[in-house]
Amino acid sequence: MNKLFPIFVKLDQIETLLVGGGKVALEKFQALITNDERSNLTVVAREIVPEFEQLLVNYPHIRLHIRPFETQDIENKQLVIAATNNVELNDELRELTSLHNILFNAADKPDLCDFYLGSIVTKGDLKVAISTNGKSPTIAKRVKELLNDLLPDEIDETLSLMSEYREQLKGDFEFKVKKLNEHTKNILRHER
Ligand SMILES: C[C@@]1(CC(=O)O)c2cc3[nH]c(cc4nc(cc5[nH]c(cc(n2)[C@H]1CCC(=O)O)[C@@](C)(CC(=O)O)[C@@H]5CCC(=O)O)C(CC(=O)O)=C4CCC(=O)O)c(CCC(=O)O)c3CC(=O)O
Ligand SMILES: NC(=O)C1=CN([C@@H]2O[C@H](COP(=O)(O)OP(=O)(O)OC[C@H]3O[C@@H](n4cnc5c(N)ncnc54)[C@H](O)[C@@H]3O)[C@@H](O)[C@H]2O)C=CC1
Repeated sequence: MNKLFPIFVKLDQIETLLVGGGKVALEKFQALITNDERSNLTVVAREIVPEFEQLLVNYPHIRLHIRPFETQDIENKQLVIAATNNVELNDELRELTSLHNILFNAADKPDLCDFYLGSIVTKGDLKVAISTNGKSPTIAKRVKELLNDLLPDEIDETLSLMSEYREQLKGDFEFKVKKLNEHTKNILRHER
């Protein structure tokens, strides 16, 4: 059974550190920035692949340090993602982040992770996150593609309309819940 608890994090309100500058670090960067282009992010890498460095030019607010990781890099960070293939560094980061109560992800070491990244389907304000409990990221990617095709693009309009309706509804909490449930009973069926 998958016991992971999914949460949706506001990346513009916390500080994230990404360690590594290879292909996998670039993928993790894209995952972060696609969700929020205003993510507060620092990248530290001994070396960086040219396409990653090039991409970073578009995000001047993101701090890039091309040098080996230093202990003080974790200062004031709430989230650390390592994508380095460096076993000792992973262990060092695991220890440091535990000591400072920082959530940690190591792309190549599920056992060291406090959390995993998921495969993400986005239709405007609707977001679905998929996890396979680390068993098969490739299947997560395939489920994402499936849901992406299945969910109508208009669902975002529906969300906006529902948001307005929700604002307008008068009455106590129970009454509102009843109304909203009645109103949405067949909504996805209508859209398909
Ligand atoms: C545990 C986890 C930790 C974490 O990184 O957070 C993890 C771990 C590992 N991934 C590996 C490999 C691959 N990862 C991908 C892709 C993605 N990986 C992502 C998440 C996760 N990967 C977390 C679990 C998520 C879950 O529960 O399902 C996604 C969903 C999200 C994201 O990264 O943004 C993103 C899909 C993005 C999308 O939707 O498109 C592909 C496919 C591809 O790129 O096409 C491959 C190659 C094929 C294969 O191996 O399956 C390896 C082996 C490395 C090696 O052998 O060298 C490990 C290490 C290990 O398992 O030991
Ligand atoms: N979770 C996932 O989605 C996936 C994970 N992986 C794993 O991710 C790892 C990284 O893969 P690649 O990006 O291809 O490797 P890579 O070798 O291209 O990049 C490693 C990066 O780490 C940096 N680095 C190494 N030591 C450092 C230090 N002390 N301080 C700062 N930076 C340092 C290097 O400069 C380089 O930029 C591999 O172990 C791979 O098995 C691979 C595929 C997918």
